[in-house]
Order: sequence, then structure tokens, then C-alpha cells
Amino acid sequence: MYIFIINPIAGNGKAKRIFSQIKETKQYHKINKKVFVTKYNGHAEEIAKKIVDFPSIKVLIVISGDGTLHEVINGMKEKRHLPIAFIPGGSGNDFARGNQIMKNPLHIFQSIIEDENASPYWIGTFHFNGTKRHFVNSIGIGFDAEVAKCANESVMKKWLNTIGLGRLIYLFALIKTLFRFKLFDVELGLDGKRYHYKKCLMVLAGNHQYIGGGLKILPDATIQEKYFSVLIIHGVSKRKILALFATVLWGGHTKFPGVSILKAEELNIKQIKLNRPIYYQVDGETAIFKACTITKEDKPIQIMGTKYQVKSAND
Ligand SMILES: Nc1ncnc2c1ncn2[C@@H]1O[C@H](COP(=O)(O)OP(=O)(O)OP(=O)(O)O)[C@@H](O)[C@H]1O
Repeated sequence: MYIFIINPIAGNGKAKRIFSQIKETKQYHKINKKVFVTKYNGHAEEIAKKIVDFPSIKVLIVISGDGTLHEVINGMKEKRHLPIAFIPGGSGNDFARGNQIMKNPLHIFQSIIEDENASPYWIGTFHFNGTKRHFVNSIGIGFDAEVAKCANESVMKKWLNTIGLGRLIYLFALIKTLFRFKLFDVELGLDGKRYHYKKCLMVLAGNHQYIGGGLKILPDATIQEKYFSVLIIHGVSKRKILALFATVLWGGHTKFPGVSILKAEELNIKQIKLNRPIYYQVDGETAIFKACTITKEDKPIQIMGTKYQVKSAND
């Protein structure tokens, strides 16, 4: 059985429009299926929890933005061997970009029906206060989280999505956040080694290259089982930050002094010194930061409709 999970509000209705196109195809009418449409925040996680025990599921087809995919992965718990096909219908769609998922939604759907091959993808896990959650794209503390928060809360996001320019919201949010953001000091543990960074802009651990609707923030990141790439931007003046982000599009920011990219199997974000709350983002959704440990899951999820070749951790 094919399971569809659709977020009708993703991309200001883009995911819903994609599903309408799929419903008109011959293949859709031929397959045995069950369709779930999310009704509120957190609903996709509840749906995933309920359905993973259904017998004879062939694939979970998620048509949404990255936030809903994040919920589905977390709802699947230990049943993550079930293949997932992600049809991007959000505004940022970094998961699809990072996984080289085909651009045309009807081609993705056709490939899911005709080709049962799936590619492995190693998600990340973050632990805090005794809870364990997973992320598909990245977890970031500081500037990127405040940009994501600003974009998610902006009324312009809806409007830009309507005219097909949803990705631009991250550029507007970046400029707005730049003026009010306060740099912070942080203590990190990377595979047991301690690091202190002063005047930090952000710390980001990612499973693939992209954030913010196509910014190549981790140009060397590859999809593999062992390591994340960890980016730390520190000691950079505000004047240089805009120039730095202008070069992120092609990965040129890595040449700036104060930009460090490391690889780690385990990242502890211990203490942040700042006299106001600081935000983190996980797959684009934001909350107030608490100390946490980030690791990589050793069993991969299975993604259909991708074009990438997995590189070994030793490459
Ligand atoms: N019917 C609904 N009404 C309100 N919120 C919903 C509904 N269904 C899902 N959500 C929530 O919408 C949020 C955003 O979803 P999603 O990430 O899929 O789309 P998006 O924000 O348009 O895309 P992107 O993350 O690429 O910007 C998620 O947190 C999800 O829980």
C-alpha cells in the first residue's frame, strides 16, 4: 500500500497543488493507497506514529516542506526502514536539494511507482533534557535560527510563495536579523575535545550542504554515515557578515577568517554566554536553545527518487 502524507498549507498551497496534479495521473488511480492530510502543527508526527504498524506499506510519500518531513521521521520512531519518497512542496526545500531529488513532482511520482530502488540517508539525532529527537537537514544555534524564526513569522513568506519566489524570504530575513543580532560566546565539545569560541555568530551541524532555501553553507558535506560537518562562524564583524553570506551561494564563505568547518561524530553544545534567550533551529523550525548533544544515527533511512551516489566516510 502507498501512504500519502500531505501538508496542504506547505509552500502556501504548493504541496496541495502538486497532489492535485498527481491525482490526475493514471498511475495514481491504479495503486492501492491511503491519503492523510495534515490539519495542524505536529499532526504529521501523530499520523506517522499510527501508520508505521500498518501491514504491507510499500512507501510513505510525503508532499510538504522540510518541517513536515521532520515530523514524519520523528513519528516513525524505530520503523525507519520503510522507504520514504519526498516530493518537495515547501518554500525552502533544502532536503530535496541536498539529496538531489528530481525537480518535477510528476517525475518523482513516476519513479516511485516504476523503480523501487531507494538510497540510504543518515539522519542526525539531538538529545536534551532526556529527550531524543531526529533532524533531517541541520541543527543550528544563533544567527541561522533567528533568520529562520524571522522568515517563518513573516507575512511576506505567504505572499512570496504565491508569486513563486518563496526562497527570497530567507534573504529578507537575513538582512533584518543582521541589525538586531547579538554575538555570543560558546563552549563546544567535538568528539571529546573542548573548544571555546568568542563573538560567535552561529554553530551549525548538517547532514548535507544546504540551508535557507539553497545556501551552500557546508560545501564539503557529503551524505555519509559517520560524520556531520560542523560550521562555526566567530569573531567576524557585522560589516563582513553580509559579504560573507553573499559568497555562501557558491561556498566562497569558507575562505573568510573566522569561518571554521570541522567534522565530528559527536557535538556537545554546552554553554552559551548571553544575557537573553538564544534560539536554535532544527530543520527550519525554531525554539529557545538548551544545552544538547548531537550525534548521527547509525541506521539510515531509505529515500526514493534521489540521484546521488553515497560517498564513504573515508573519502
Ligand atoms: N493544516 C495545517 N495547518 C497549520 N499548520 C500545519 C498544517 N499542517 C502542517 N502544519 C505545520 O506547518 C509547518 C510548516 O510545514 P512545512 O515545513 O511542511 O511547510 P513550509 O513551511 O511551507 O515549507 P519550508 O519548511 O520549506 O519553508 C510544520 O510545522 C507543520 O507542523
